[in-house]
Amino acid sequence: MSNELRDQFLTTPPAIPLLETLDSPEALRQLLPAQLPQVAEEIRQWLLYCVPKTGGHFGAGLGVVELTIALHYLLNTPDDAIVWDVGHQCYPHKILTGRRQAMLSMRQKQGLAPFPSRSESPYDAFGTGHSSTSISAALGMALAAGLQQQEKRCVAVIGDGAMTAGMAFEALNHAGHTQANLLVILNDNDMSISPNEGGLATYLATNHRATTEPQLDGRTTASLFEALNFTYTGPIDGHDFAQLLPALKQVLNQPGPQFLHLITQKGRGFAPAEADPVGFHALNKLESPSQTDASVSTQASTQASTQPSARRLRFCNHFARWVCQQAQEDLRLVAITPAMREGSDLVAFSQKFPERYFDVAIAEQHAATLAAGFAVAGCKPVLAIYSTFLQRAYDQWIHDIALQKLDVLIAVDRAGLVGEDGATHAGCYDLAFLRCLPEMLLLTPADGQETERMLAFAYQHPGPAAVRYPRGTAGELPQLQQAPPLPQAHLLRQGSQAALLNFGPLLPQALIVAEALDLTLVDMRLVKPLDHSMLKRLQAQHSLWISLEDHAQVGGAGSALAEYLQQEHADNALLILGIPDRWIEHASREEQLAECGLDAAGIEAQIRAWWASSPCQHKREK
Ligand SMILES: Cc1ncc(C[n+]2csc(CCOP(=O)(O)OP(=O)(O)O)c2C)c(N)n1
Ligand SMILES: CC(=O)[C@@H](O)[C@H](O)COP(=O)(O)O
Ligand SMILES: [Mg+2]
Repeated sequence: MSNELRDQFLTTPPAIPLLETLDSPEALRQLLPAQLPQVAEEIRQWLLYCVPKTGGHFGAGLGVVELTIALHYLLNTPDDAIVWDVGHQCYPHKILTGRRQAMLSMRQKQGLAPFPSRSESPYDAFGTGHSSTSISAALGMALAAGLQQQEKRCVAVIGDGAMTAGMAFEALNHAGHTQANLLVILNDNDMSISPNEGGLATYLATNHRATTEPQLDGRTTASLFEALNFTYTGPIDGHDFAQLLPALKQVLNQPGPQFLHLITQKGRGFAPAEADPVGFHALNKLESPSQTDASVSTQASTQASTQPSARRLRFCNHFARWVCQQAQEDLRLVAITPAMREGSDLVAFSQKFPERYFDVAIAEQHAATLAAGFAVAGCKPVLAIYSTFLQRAYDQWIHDIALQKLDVLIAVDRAGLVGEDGATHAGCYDLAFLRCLPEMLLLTPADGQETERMLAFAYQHPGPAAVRYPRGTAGELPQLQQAPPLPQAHLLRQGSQAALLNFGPLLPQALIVAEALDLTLVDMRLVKPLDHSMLKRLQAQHSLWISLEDHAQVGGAGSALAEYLQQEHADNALLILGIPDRWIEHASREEQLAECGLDAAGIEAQIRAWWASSPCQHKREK
């Protein structure tokens, strides 16, 4: 990050004399309207001071400062409910609801949650993180208020990006058939993470920008939402209190489903973020004022196009390198992303192969069945999707792809613990929900070179396949340079005490523990199908097996081994090491792994404890 850019971030606490007096929305509501612009200015200053220190989401929060103030000013929160869609824009909300100082603990272990969290504050009406849930949740609250004869106002704040998901329209469609006192506020900044080439709703919702088609005027947008029985108001300037306050007052006092369309600017109030809303969607934590090499933006730092040195390539950069190379060789390849171009690192692909690149907006279900359609037509679709967001497309994966045995490859990114984004974004369940499908091919690379090998292998496979890899740097393990051809498992060390079977990126830890405890170490590489010839060999050599994976213990690779042993009527004992059966809250990925006993020390300790507690026939072999 450039020095001058870094210097624009406040390195000393800003003066926030008015904000310092606001420890609750009740205090805010004592102010005069004329004081609200100063509150907005001081919130922006506080964001500029805190977020570079903690890392986290940036542009979206800057874009809703006035809206947040206006909502808490006019509503009786927390009795009235605000549901923040996605929730990445909630930092001003947290600042105004008693968490101003705590912002310096944002996304840290035991610190503020990265998104709204009901367990964190009564002002956080609904936990979010995955997009497009706010209208459904707020509608549920509004209908309940009606049943309970409560005078409660329920507000969903949803972005134009989140509005592109089918779930948002399911909720709008239902709401329009009720007389719920629900306010839906469209925060329209014409951005998702990437520029928002979303669906019709977004196009219409931004038609005030449709200068090429003047007939698409405000009435067009209104007609879309009025057709769904909403009373439409807007579009109005979401940064202008003079427009915002009267409009909000009006819609909050009208009965039935209301739709308020605001025009805002992502990154508002910080020139670099206004100029680059993609790059400033989220910030990396600035470790020190002297930091110059790490890009300020998490989006930039995910991209191979930023040319990180080979040792610092992230797993997604290896995906980027492979998919571009493969597309060069195979014209049938098409790449699909549900609005995560930067995160999945499809930036270079989108520039090199624009006609074969499809960003479907936040529409994971559609993305999966679109891939199915491509496959039926003889294309070779590659669906790049975070593990946690793949959960949205599960039925499509089963019904439209696996059941039809279609040739679709999922590059499952952010598999396993993801660190600061916490439990809503953890990719801990994909092996469980994919492994149970007949004829699935499931691979788990341990480093960068293996990621590219496995993507190539899975791409050649003529049916449904998935390669899962985590967030973060991939590394290049010298021990894997001479791996056997896939789909064979890779015997890395012959030991005497037990067999350690690794699945995925915890191999560096496994190497340390195998040496310390004299374990046989195998990088299994595939979860489905398992390499039975390797397993038969291990069955004969070791009565004690230990499996290791960055996935829930329940239903993952260890469970696959348990099922194998049971089918073989084997009496080998199996210790399954993975993410324990509980929610893992936000922290750094390293802290999360340690909490789960998945750092080297934790793995060794769990094995020693198991040995100590095992019945005698499973004691260590010597
Ligand atoms: C189901 C789901 N898919 C993808 C994401 C990743 N994501 C987080 S924010 C975002 C863009 C949201 O755009 P918008 O709602 O317009 O909010 P803005 O950032 O513009 O304020 C995306 C795609 C997500 N959180 N949930
Ligand atoms: C809010 C949201 O869902 C995304 O911004 C997500 O936080 C991106 O995650 P990565 O930082 O792992 O790309
Ligand atoms: Mg947006």
